[in-house]
Amino acid sequence: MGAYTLECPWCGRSITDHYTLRCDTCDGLIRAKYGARQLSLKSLPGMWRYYDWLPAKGYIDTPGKPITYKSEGLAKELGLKDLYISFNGYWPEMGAHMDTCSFKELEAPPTIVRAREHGGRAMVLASAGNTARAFAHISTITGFPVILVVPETGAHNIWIPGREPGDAIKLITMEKGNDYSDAIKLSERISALNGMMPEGGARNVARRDGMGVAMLDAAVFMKRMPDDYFQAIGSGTGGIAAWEAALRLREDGRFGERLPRLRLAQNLPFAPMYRAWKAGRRDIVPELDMPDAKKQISEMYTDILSNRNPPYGIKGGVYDALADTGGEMYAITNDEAIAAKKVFEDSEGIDILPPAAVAVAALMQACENGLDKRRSVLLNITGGGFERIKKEKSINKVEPCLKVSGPDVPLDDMLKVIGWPALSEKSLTL
Ligand SMILES: Cc1ncc(COP(=O)(O)O)c(C=O)c1O
Repeated sequence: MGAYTLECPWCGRSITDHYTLRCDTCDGLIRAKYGARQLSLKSLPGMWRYYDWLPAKGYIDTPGKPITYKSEGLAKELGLKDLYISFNGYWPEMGAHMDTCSFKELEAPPTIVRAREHGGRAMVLASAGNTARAFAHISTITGFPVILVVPETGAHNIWIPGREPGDAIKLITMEKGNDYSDAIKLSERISALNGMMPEGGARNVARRDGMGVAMLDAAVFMKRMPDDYFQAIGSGTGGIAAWEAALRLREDGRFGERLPRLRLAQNLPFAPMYRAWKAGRRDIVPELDMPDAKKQISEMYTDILSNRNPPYGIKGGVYDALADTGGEMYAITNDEAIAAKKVFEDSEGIDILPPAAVAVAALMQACENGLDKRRSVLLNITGGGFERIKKEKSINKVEPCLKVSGPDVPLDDMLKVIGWPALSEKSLTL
C-alpha cells in the first residue's frame, strides 16, 4: 500500500523523495508515480479511500472527502442530461463532512503527513484564506505546527469548526495593501528555517494528488471519466491536479481513454491565465495580462482567485493541462458570479462559496455558447456549506499572533513572537 516514487516526466529523471519539490534538471512539475497502476479503494476514512494514489505512508483520521452526485435541479435549469457535481464542503445529508468548507481540505492532510514523514517539524504557508483554514484545521487535529501568512483582508477566513483552535497554529497577518503574492514572499523567507517545511504550492505532489481526489471520486461514481471538468482557478493547481488524476485513470484502463476537457474559469477583472490562453501564449505577460494587478484584485468578487504568479507556463502546468485536454478558459464578471450563486443555491439546495459560483457561471456561459447538452459534465463545487455549518457548529476564529507591514520585515523579531525554535520541538512529541 502507498508505494510511490517521484519522477520528472519532462526530462525523464526519477527522483528519491526527500519532500522534494523541484526537478533540478529541467524545473518542470515532478509527479508521483504510484506502485498501483490500478486504483483499488481502501477502507480508510474520508479521502484516504484513495490512498493508493496519495504520496504518504500514513494517514490522518479525518472524514472529509468530495461527494459526487448526479444533479437534478441545476441540470434541469441548464438542460444538461449528464451533469455531475463534486461537492467539497459541509452538507451532512449528502455525507459531505469537509468542515472547513473547501477543497483545500483535500490538500492539507496528505501534505502534512508527507512533511512529517520526511522530518518536517512545522509547515509555513501563504494563503488568501481557505488553504490556511484547512491547514489550521488539520494542525488542530494532529498538533502539527503550522505558520500561516495571510493578507489582513483574508484573516476572517481563518476559523476552526466545532472546537477551539489548536495552540500549534501561528497566524501572521499582513497589513492592508499586501496581497496573496506578498504573503507568498514572506512565507518563502520563513521556509528557509531549519525544520520548517514549505507547503510547496503547485510543486508539492501531495497537494496536487490530494486535490486530484475530486476527479477520482467522480470517475468511481460515474464509472468513467467525465467529458468536461469545470473549476474556478486562482493558481490553477486544482486544474493541474484534475488533469494528472485523469492521466492515471486513463492508465488504469477502466475509466475511458479520453481525458476530460478542462474548462477553467477566472474572475474578472483579474484574469491573467484567461488572457494569456486566449492570446495563444504559454507565458503570462504582466503588462498585457494583469495591468495594475493590485487594483484589479481589489475589484474582484472573490480575491481567493487571485494569484500573480500562477504555475501557468511551467512544464506540466496549467497551459500544458489545457493543451493536452483540448481545454478552454472562461472569464466571469462579478455580476455573472453573483447571479450563478443564486441559481445554484436555489436549484441544488445548499449554499456555495464565491469561487464555486465562478465555476457555475462558467458552466452557464458554456451552455449559452452552445455546449453540447449530451456531454457528461463534472462541475467542481470547490467550496460550500458555510452558511449551513454556521448554524450547526461553532466557528472559532484563529487570532493572529502578529501583524506585519510587508514581506521584507526582519525575521528575528517575528520568530520571537512565534516562539521558534521552541515550537519546532513540539512536533517531536507528536
Ligand atoms: C474554494 C476555492 N475554489 C477554488 C480555488 C482555486 O483553486 P486553484 O486555483 O488552486 O485550483 C480556491 C483557492 O484557494 C478556493 O479556495
